[in-house]
Amino acid sequence: MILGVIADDFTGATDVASMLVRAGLKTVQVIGVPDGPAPEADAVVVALKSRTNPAGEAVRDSLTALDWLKTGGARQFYFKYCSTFDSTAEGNIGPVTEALLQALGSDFTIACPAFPENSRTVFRGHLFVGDQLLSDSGMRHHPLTPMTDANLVNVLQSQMPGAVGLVRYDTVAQGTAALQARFAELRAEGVKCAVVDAISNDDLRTIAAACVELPLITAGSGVALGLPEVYAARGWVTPDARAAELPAVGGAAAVLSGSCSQATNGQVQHWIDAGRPARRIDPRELAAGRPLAAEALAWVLAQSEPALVYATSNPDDVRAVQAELGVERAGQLVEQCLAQIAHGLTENGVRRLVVAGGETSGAVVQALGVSQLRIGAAIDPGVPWTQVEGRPLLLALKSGNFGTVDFFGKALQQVH
Ligand SMILES: Nc1ncnc2c1ncn2[C@@H]1O[C@H](COP(=O)(O)OP(=O)(O)OP(=O)(O)O)[C@@H](O)[C@H]1O
Ligand SMILES: O=C(O)[C@@H](O)C(=O)CO
Repeated sequence: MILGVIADDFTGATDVASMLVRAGLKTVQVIGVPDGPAPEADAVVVALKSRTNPAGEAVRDSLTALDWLKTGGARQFYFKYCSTFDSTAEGNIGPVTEALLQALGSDFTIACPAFPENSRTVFRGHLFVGDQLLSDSGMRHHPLTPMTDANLVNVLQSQMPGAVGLVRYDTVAQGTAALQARFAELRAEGVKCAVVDAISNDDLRTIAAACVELPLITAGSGVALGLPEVYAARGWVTPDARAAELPAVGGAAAVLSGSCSQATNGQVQHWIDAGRPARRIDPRELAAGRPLAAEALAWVLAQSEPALVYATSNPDDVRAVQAELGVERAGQLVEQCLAQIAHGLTENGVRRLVVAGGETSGAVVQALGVSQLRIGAAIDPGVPWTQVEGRPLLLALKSGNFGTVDFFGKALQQVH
């Protein structure tokens, strides 16, 4: 293994794995830290569910993943977080970065959530989602990690005691050598983590090349797109053009959505507007004890075509539900319900399942007892089909904000 990746959520893990696979790196994704040894691959991605945990737990889980990846022989490590830098007030990006640096005996890394293909760019340390600052985007309403400051230097500095610096676009544009020289300067000044500007895939490639000697990279999935080329140039890997092939599995298909992002709201509406079968889960009814999972499962199985079950709702409704039930309880009720439905569906012949939302995907994957995923071709940037290792079951785990408006239908058309 060359690269060991620690991802803070499940969809984020498939996102970064997809980046590596598309450039021909043999990549395996594991769910949580396995008991056994690391699988044979160029890159192994450990999918954690640590984004919204208390910081201490996130640190502990990340260090356990690091130890396991170290034992597997990884030369470089990558902490993958969200391209919208999703964090709670306590972290977890800062505390996990500090802990990983310390465990690796290193004193410097970068932070770069940029993912230009999905319109996430970083300029002068500020994160943009499309034409809006992060803090003006739909992320300000996120149910678990509302992002209200677009200045990543500030956000990260508030999460870690070590100094946070900035590498401006002007330096990135000058290329790898200039970037490395700037890293050396910042390091000499005692900066532990430098936020790096990036607005294009070329910038991400420059950054990947400049980071090749760093023990740890922290980033969204974007920087990973440049790593296979850098590793191949050093003779560490031989890219494989067939790295993304998956088998056909047959069987029925369904869609489950627990994401409340703007993109997912659009995708759910598009599915409904197309007259396709859809059924809503109301968290208040779940809290009142109504057996919605069993009802929805029976309803999906009775449909003659793929159906959608969704808890997806608009920001006002989500806020109202959270005020009534509490943020955590509302989230858990929905996650458990969708996970239960997923389990019932796969027990009843569903073999292609699209799941929207990172936390939701985490709950579903856990309920299905999935331990390892093979990564297939991307449906949209950052969202590949995956196959549950050793089982005729394909999963598309969609990050909340990703995918075109017709994503659900498009995904189902792509695999058979
Ligand atoms: N109607 C609702 N009211 C309140 N909470 C909801 C509702 N629907 C879903 N949720 C919860 O909101 C959270 C959504 O998080 P999730 O990570 O699944 O989606 P996302 O944040 O859009 O995706 P990603 O993490 O990939 O960006 C989950 O905990 C889910 O259970
Ligand atoms: O980076 C992203 O935006 C996604 O992979 C993700 O982490 C969403 O949960």
